[in-house]
Amino acid sequence: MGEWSGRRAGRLETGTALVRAPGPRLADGIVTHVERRPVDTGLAARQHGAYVDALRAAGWRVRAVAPADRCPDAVFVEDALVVAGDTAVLCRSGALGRRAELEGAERAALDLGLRLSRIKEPGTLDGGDVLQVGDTVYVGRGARTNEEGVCQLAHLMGGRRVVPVATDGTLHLKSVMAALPDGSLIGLPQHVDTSVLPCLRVVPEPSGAHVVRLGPEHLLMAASAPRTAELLAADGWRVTVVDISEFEALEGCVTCLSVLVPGIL
Ligand SMILES: CN(C)C(=N)NCCC[C@H](N)C(=O)O
Repeated sequence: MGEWSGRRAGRLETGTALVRAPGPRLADGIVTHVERRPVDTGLAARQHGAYVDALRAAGWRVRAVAPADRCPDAVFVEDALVVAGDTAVLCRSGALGRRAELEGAERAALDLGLRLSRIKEPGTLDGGDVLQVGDTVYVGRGARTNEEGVCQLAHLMGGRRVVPVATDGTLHLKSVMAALPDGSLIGLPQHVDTSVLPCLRVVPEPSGAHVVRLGPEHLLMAASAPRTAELLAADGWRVTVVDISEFEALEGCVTCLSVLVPGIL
């Protein structure tokens, strides 16, 4: 784990982070936009441990979602569950092979006392397509999330502004776009319909578009985005960096590995 220091001092924010440890079939995870390469599962387990340590060090209570060992991509727990306020929405992936991941996620949401809703057929929605920024929820419409899924989510978001964003050539909206804690957007404009967005600051490398908001001034980013980390640190953000190369080999990123439930319960 590394640090880039900007001028802002980080404050601890408490909340719960749901994570799911990588399973034995991780190396068989789906790849769509990258060429398959071997995944070192031992290294992946260590990288996941360091990711969890970074969440804890930033003040998050970490809870493990029950394993789904038959599902290679279950470690990307963000795709199974969207949490907004006191509601958890169980997703329905556009990838058939990922639909069996929901059981543990449902249990974890109930254990946190969240109200449970679910996306129903014919809707499809992956959590990786849902980017919440204050009162606005941007939802990527593309390979994994369809129009019906966006509409069902909008209905469950209780009055928040839901903005569908057409995506192209990317797995998820959050593969190419992130929000900083001040609400500003960063990312790769060539993959999203920017006409529905406020300005989108272009990042210099693909994984620079992946940011977890650890705290009001604190970001978690991947080691594969050093130029973006440097830029953001120069802007005053505190940036913690983790190496997640084995998850990136499967088109994962820092956001996919957790669901953050802010301390509102
Ligand atoms: C924001 N991103 C990228 C995610 N939330 N999920 C990544 C899932 C990767 C997995 N191999 C798959 O293809 O489903």
